[in-house]
Amino acid sequence: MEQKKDLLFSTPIESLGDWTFDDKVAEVFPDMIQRSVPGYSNIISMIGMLATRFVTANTHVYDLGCSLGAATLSIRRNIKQDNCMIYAIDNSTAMVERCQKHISAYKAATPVEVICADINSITMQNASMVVLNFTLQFLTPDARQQVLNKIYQALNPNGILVLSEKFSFEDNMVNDLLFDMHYDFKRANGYSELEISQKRSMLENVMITDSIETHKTRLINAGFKHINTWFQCFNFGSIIAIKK
Ligand SMILES: C[S@@+](CC[C@H](N)C(=O)[O-])C[C@H]1O[C@@H](n2cnc3c(N)ncnc32)[C@H](O)[C@@H]1O
Ligand SMILES: O=C(O)C(=O)C[C@]1(C(=O)O)C=C[C@@H](O)C=C1
Repeated sequence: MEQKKDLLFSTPIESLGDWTFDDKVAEVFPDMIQRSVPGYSNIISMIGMLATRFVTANTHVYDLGCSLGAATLSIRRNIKQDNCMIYAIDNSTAMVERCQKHISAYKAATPVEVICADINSITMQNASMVVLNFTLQFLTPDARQQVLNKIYQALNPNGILVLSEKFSFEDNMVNDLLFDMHYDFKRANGYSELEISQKRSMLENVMITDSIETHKTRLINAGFKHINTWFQCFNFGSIIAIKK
């Protein structure tokens, strides 16, 4: 994947609007997400390992909010079963266009359909694996339960949902510490105070974080009974939910 450096917020921006996944963001996204999300590349590799274990023959995989297709590519490399289909879905045209190029650049047995759509209005079925890798946090809080309900209904028995998110924490001291550690992580990756604060204010109204407890409650409400956090680094992490 291309690795153009993220310098989008390195100079003062006069009027900071709300965050969008536009062309400028899509262009630098691999560098941005790598330098912004602790554990991102581990999560991507391990989604591939989960695909080996959970994706069964003749089923569908859904990568919801696929951006440039990093999780899709990892899954596709690791599927060992025949006649599977991966649907990579995102509502940003800038992301989807680039994603299609990345997917087409490599040959593999499992086909991928890249779709530009809002995950609130898609239909899914016959799924052995669904991935929400840092996507649910961009849906309105009301829409989150609906999407999780739909995923549970679409999953076959023994199917898995991987839900990665930026978390908030109910204990204020822990919350402040883990958010500060994340800012230290960004500084260590070369982001300046200006870059950190401009991006933070753009994300403020758009990316609303939930606690792990809130995520678990929603997953239980959707029908899942087997739920656990499998990865966490500071205030970022990933939960698995398995349908039995
Ligand atoms: C942080 S990125 C996801 C990163 C990606 N999953 C990965 O592993 O590299 C969030 C993505 O969700 C997409 N997104 C946000 N809301 C969406 C929605 N309602 N429907 C579809 N995609 C959405 C954004 O366009 C963006 O590409
Ligand atoms: O919280 C932050 O500072 C982030 O940069 C997080 C985050 C995310 O979790 O999606 C936000 C936007 C970009 O997509 C990359 C990372």
